[in-house]
Amino acid sequence: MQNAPVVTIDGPSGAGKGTVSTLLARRLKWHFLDSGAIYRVLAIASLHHQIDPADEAGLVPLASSLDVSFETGDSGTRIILEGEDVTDAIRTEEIGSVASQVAALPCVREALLRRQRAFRDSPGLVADGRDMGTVVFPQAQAKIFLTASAEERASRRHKQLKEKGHDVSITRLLADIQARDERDANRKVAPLVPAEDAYVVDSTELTIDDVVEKISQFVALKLESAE
Ligand SMILES: Nc1ncnc2c1ncn2[C@@H]1O[C@H](COP(=O)(O)OP(=O)(O)O)[C@@H](O)[C@H]1O
Ligand SMILES: Nc1ccn([C@@H]2O[C@H](COP(=O)(O)OP(=O)(O)O)[C@@H](O)[C@H]2O)c(=O)n1
Repeated sequence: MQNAPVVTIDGPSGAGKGTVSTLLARRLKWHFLDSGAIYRVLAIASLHHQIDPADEAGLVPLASSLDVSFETGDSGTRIILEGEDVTDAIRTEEIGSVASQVAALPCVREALLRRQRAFRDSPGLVADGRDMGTVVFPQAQAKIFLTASAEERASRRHKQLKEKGHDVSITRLLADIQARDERDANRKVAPLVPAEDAYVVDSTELTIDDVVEKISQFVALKLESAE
């Protein structure tokens, strides 16, 4: 349903968007869009098809016809690309970096717009990304910009990767995060900036529960006033 309510959560890598959006969507019993996963899937598809991440003309047809599905079951959402389960493979820092390169190309972003907007359905959608409130869903009922210091985000990513058995150096992670922040914030199209009407939440000193609580209260107020 194209007029279903939308809550957008944008911000830099490691701010907690994915965690908080998932919890909020579960609380509201709404749909969830992980737009970063779409850019990550495109990144892995470009590697499979040997298309250079800077080759805009080569990437647009791939983005337009991307054969990807999100299959939600009891154990979470599995992401299937061209018949292959890429749920875990898209989560590496290397794929995150290629994703931010393909995401800087204007025609690639344009080619993925319709696919992202199709996630809007009743009873509502929680959308997680960089430009959800500024470009993809500018009419969203509630917009949040979730951030944290680069050091805290690198430390969270380090812990998360360690739990998955990858021991990456924290110095390297911080450098990767800063490079990605720089590319995301300075690109010409849909740069990472808070929407004018976004509620900015700095999660550096907050627990996940604190953040979910803060955002839930803001969303409830916004949804009430939109009624
Ligand atoms: N407020 C918080 N305090 C501590 N750790 C957090 C907080 N928010 C998220 N995390 C952890 O940080 C890591 C990155 O969170 P994630 O939701 O993937 O961020 P993003 O989607 O913004 O990149 C996860 O391991 C998550 O559990
Ligand atoms: N709406 C979005 C979502 C992601 N992206 C790009 O895709 C990359 C990967 O997104 P992600 O949300 O999975 O990244 P993390 O925040 O989880 O590290 C980001 O670095 C952005 O460059 C984007 O440009 N626009």
